[in-house]
Amino acid sequence: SSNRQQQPWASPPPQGVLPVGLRSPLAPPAMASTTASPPPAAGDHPRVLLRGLLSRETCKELEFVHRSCGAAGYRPSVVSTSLPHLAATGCGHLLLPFVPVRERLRDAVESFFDCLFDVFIEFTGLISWCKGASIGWHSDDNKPYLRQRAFTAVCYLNNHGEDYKGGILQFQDGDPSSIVPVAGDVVIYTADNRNVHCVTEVTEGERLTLTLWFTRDRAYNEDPKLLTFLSQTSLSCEPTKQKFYIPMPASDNMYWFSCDQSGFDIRCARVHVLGFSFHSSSGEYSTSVLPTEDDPVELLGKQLRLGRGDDVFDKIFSNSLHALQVVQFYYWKAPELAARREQSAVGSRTVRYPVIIHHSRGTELPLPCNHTLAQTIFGSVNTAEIAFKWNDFALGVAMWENYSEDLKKQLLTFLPFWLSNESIFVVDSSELQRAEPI
Ligand SMILES: O=C(O)CCC(=O)C(=O)O
Ligand SMILES: [Fe+2]
Repeated sequence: SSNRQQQPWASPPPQGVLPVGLRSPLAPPAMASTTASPPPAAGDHPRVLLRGLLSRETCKELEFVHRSCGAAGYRPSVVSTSLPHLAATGCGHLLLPFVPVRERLRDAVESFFDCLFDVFIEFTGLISWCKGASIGWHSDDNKPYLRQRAFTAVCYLNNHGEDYKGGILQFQDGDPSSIVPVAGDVVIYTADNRNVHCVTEVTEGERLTLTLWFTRDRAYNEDPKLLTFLSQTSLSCEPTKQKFYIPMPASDNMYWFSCDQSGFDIRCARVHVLGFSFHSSSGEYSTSVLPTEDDPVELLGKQLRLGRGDDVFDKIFSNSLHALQVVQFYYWKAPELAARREQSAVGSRTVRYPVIIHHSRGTELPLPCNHTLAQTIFGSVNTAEIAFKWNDFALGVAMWENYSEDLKKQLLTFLPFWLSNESIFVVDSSELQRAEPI
């Protein structure tokens, strides 16, 4: 077709050139539940849809990471969370949920494409395709600086129809020709022009994906770069120091989502669509006494509180990203929290968590956020609302602290193994025991 971008043919893998025995037989990992297409050698358009490769829980956890940490994307109407961004914003520990997923996807790629050579991960990122986002016909290696890309894996984290409209992946030739995203499904394909594809416009809601690109060129391996980042940002922290897992915002412009000559701060928008607002950390001062000479957006990097309706929660968060992460964690765990509440209510009737709520007005931070636009972009298509309870929220805060502390401890345990292997991988418990001093 006319708009297809002609690209030089990417050289096919050198079949049978490298000695086999060096690699494990590449047994497909956990692919029992998947429906594989015919073997790749059979097609001119090597690709496969693996159904249900990621569990619902993994999808939810990655969604939590993305909605808490995402920044403005590389294209309009896109929000993205790359691994270097996580490391740079004090969230290196949030790389952990990606580690087993990256391993499974690389195994799936190596096994499906019969790779007899090393395959490295070039890029791992969570991407939101918001209302208006789309991409025309292309192959994933179609720019001079993308030539190193050999394979693509796109994991769908939420559902077409339920969570958003539009956003169908279409291939120009071969089968499957179009993919309607279902949470947990993964499509893998060669990044060359045997798989020219496009994504139709998202017309409503937010389409969430985890996208990985693979390369045969060791120079583009993302692991050594991530490890340098992680050792700079995470090894310097004191595990004994309190709250060493608090996120640190990147520069404010990275959170600015612009759209139709308007826009909003992603952090404000995300809390707003869930019914929260940012309030000053000091209960006394009102909007009129907030420092006017400051750029109000700068307040997002300072201590603040969370409000909801007329209530202000009595906890001071270190910054807006900290508050946002707790809010997103609460929504991830809300069903579990509500179930716990009901169970404890049966047992002891009056279980109370220490929640103090100020009933004060006028302390909402004067932030530049187009709420109507934010609602259009990030508002949920799903109307099923969870009944909000401050007590659940307070328990959520404590659970978030435990969750973060656990991950941070794991990161500090794994990092020496990763650094000595120059690679990020699942460290199994036997390895950890072996390393323990006798
Ligand atoms: O999200 C998808 O389904 C495909 C994305 C894509 O084509 C790309 O990011 O290059
Ligand atoms: Fe693509």
